[in-house]
Amino acid sequence: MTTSLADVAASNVTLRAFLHGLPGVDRVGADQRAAMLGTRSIKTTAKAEAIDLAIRMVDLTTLEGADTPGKVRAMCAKAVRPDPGDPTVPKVAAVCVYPDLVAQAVGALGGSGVKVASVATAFPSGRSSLDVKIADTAFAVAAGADEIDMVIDRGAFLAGDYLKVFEEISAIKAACGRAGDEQDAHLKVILETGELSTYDNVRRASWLAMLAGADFIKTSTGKVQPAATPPVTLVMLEAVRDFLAATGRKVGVKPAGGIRTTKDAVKMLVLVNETVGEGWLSPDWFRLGASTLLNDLLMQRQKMATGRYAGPDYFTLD
Ligand SMILES: O=C[C@H](O)COP(=O)(O)O
Repeated sequence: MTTSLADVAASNVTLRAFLHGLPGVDRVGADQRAAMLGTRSIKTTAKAEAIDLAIRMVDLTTLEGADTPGKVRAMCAKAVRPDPGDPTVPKVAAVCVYPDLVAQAVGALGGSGVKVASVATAFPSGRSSLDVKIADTAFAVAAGADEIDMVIDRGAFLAGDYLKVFEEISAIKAACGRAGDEQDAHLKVILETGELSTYDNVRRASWLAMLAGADFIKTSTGKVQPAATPPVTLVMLEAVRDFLAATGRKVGVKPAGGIRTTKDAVKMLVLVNETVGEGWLSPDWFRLGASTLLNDLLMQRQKMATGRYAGPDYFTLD
């Protein structure tokens, strides 16, 4: 890396030189390492702790055109008290909704400590003008969103217009700001890795997002396959580890899309532990974006406590 980080975004030429100067990802090696870590078994006590940690890391998500205020209120109740019959079950980290439902979520969660995340920037395609994306973000922030999950312009990225992507992320980061002492909304940048074709591109997009100010990098919208695969998550974890070493700034990671089972979630936690270490094993630095994972975590938790499954009907629908 010959370009100083401060000068990287001076032009598309410097940005391109920097991103293409990053070490290439060994695809076979990344696939094998993720597969190998996925076979690790963990002790029963560690598994019980892992389930509770995974619950605390969930961004409980509904992102459907048919979402209603009632559905969001029910999801918020579940976020705060995932199992009404067991007060020892921890709260999830956040709920994730479309911008027009942020106010409903804020009202339903008030004071619970569960954050409200909202997708913005013409989610999921990201195809609109920058003005519209800024307005979309500002609307969600004004409604009380604690976190904004933006999508990058994959068209610009794949066309090699990295500066456009950088400037857009920087502009959305600015739109996450709040006046006075109020805390700014945290920015999660969705790479939509299923559309980026190569692990090299995933590494480049991760660095691009972090250089532009991302607080978190997120794999996917949940609308494109493949979504949060273990090797893609591994590549992104390596990127945040290397970014911290190069800049001193720590960035979080959120795999999202297709994480449905406790086994999937535990595999992710093993990846985190083995790649970036315990410092990321907290909801402040690692989230699991998922619409249907929570019920499986609750079922496995109950199975570990009582020795039997309660059955899917026992828990409210995700
Ligand atoms: O951000 C989270 C994703 O939209 C959830 O995807 P999922 O429905 O596959 O869990």
